[in-house]
This record gives sequence, C-alpha cells and structure tokens, in this order.
Amino acid sequence: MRKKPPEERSAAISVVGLGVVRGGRTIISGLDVEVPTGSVVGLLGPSGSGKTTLMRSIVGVQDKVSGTVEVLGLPAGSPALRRRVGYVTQDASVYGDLTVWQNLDYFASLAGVPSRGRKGVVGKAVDDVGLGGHEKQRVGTLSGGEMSRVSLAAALVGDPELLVLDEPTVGLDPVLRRDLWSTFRGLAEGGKSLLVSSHVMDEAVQCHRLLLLRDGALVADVTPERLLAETGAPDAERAFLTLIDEANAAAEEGGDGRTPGAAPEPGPAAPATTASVPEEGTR
Ligand SMILES: Nc1ncnc2c1ncn2[C@@H]1O[C@H](COP(=O)(O)OP(=O)(O)OP(=O)(O)O)[C@@H](O)[C@H]1O
Repeated sequence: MRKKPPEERSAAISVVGLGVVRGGRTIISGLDVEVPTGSVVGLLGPSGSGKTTLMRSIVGVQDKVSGTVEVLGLPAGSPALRRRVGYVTQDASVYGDLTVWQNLDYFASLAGVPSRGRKGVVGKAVDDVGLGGHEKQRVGTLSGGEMSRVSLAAALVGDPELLVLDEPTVGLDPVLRRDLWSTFRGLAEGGKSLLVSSHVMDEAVQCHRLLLLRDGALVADVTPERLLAETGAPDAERAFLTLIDEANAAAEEGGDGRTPGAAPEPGPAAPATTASVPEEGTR
C-alpha cells in the first residue's frame, strides 16, 4: 500500500488552546501545537519554559489543564491510549534491583508482548539503546546515562505508536546520541510519531520539525532548515538564541513574544478536537 505523505496523515498529537496552572501559577496559556504522524518533532525552550508540563498534558498526567489535547485521535489520558503511548520522563523509571533484561522482560509482559516473542523484542530494544553487554547487570549499578537508556528501552518494548521523550539523550556521549537519533528517525520512517525535548541544538536539527517554547507560549513551529534560513544564524544553537532574544525583546515591548520570521509554517489542517483533558491521568 502507498505510504501517505505527511500532509495526508492525521496528527498524532493535536493541542488546542492549552492552559496549565501549576502551584497557583499559569505555566502554559493558549498553546496550540500539532505533531504530525510519522515524524520526529523536537520540543525546545529555555529551562522552565514548560516543555515537561506540555508533555505531561499530552500523556494525560497533568492536573489543572484547560483546552483540548487529542492524542492518536483520543482525549489525552484515555485508558485506550495506555499501550499506544510511551512516555519516558527525565528520571529513570525502572527497577534498580532487577537486571536490565529482567526489567525489559517485565515491561514487555506488561505491554502484552507474548512470552514466546519476548526474547527477540527485548534483545532488539537492548540493541536500539546501545546496552548490549549489560543485559545481566543490575540496573541499580548502571551509570546515569545507562539507566536512562533502560527507561527508554522499557518504552520501546511496547512498540508504542507515539513516543513522548523528555530529554532522552542527557548525559550520553556523542556516539550514543547520534545512534539514538538514528533510532528515532528510523521509528518515524516506520510510521511512529515522536515528541522529543532537548537542550542540545545540534541534535535537534535532526527533527522533522521544531517547536520552540518560551514562558509556556509557542515562539516558533518550524523546520530546522527554515530555522537557519529565517534567522541567518550559522548554526542551530545560535538560531535558537536569536529567536529567544527576539522573543524576549518582543515581550518587553508588550508583544506576545512570538518571532514574526519564525511563525508556524502552513501545515496539514488540525483535526477537530472536541475532547477535554482529564484533570489527572493514571499513567
Ligand atoms: N509542581 C509544580 N508546582 C509549581 N510550579 C511548578 C511545578 N512543576 C513545575 N513548575 C514550574 O513550571 C514551569 C515549567 O516547568 P517545566 O518542568 O515544564 O519546564 P521545562 O521547560 O521542562 O524545564 P527544564 O528544561 O528545566 O526541564 C517552571 O517555572 C517550574 O518551576
């Protein structure tokens, strides 16, 4: 069957008019975001700009949320999404007293992988995150970067349609980062959708699109190529700084902080979003 080009596919994530209050403070306000199916979308922004809060809203675990968030065509946090969405937080969420293999075998069983196919699934996930040779090591004895890769592998074994990854490459060396990004792009080529937050600009340019947040608002929704062309910056890091500086200046002048040159590009029409976000999810 012919693979549909991105503009013909429905959005994996559609966020319309999102507002989030945390600790009595508005963290996100009036945010519209779309992640096309089969793409890797990078979520960038200064520390505290709301990246994790947006991800939490998308996977349905964020409290005090308004607006609509639709994930794979369902309201965020719907029980039916549990096996279809993989969420990897910044903190490793695996069992320190089990080995790498035991952890992944366990998460694969939770994800419904039948026992006869589990060895292959777990082995592939171990390879995908570059943990070959550590299978029998207790997770509690791994380095921080290794431990976070076990968390990522635990999400991969379930073969989710959407992966939401909060800074998955923190603490990894350049070779591992390159290999992981190649894995992410391979997953997208296979039809998966990925939303990946990062502070590392040289890796962010490997995304199909970039979303740049500042103070809980979207400053840019742009391809890496257009980001460089619009800002005239020599590299992605300086392009990012240019946009943030421009947005800060616009905010000081009383604007909304959105950089005119990097306004969202025309893309596929957002699907109707009628579902409301639950107050608190269970994932
Ligand atoms: N439980 C909470 N109560 C009050 N404020 C919170 C809470 N959690 C987060 N915040 C605030 O919300 C804002 C956005 O936080 P968030 O973690 O989403 O940012 P981020 O862009 O992911 O940051 P980083 O890049 O540092 O991980 C920050 O100002 C943070 O202090």
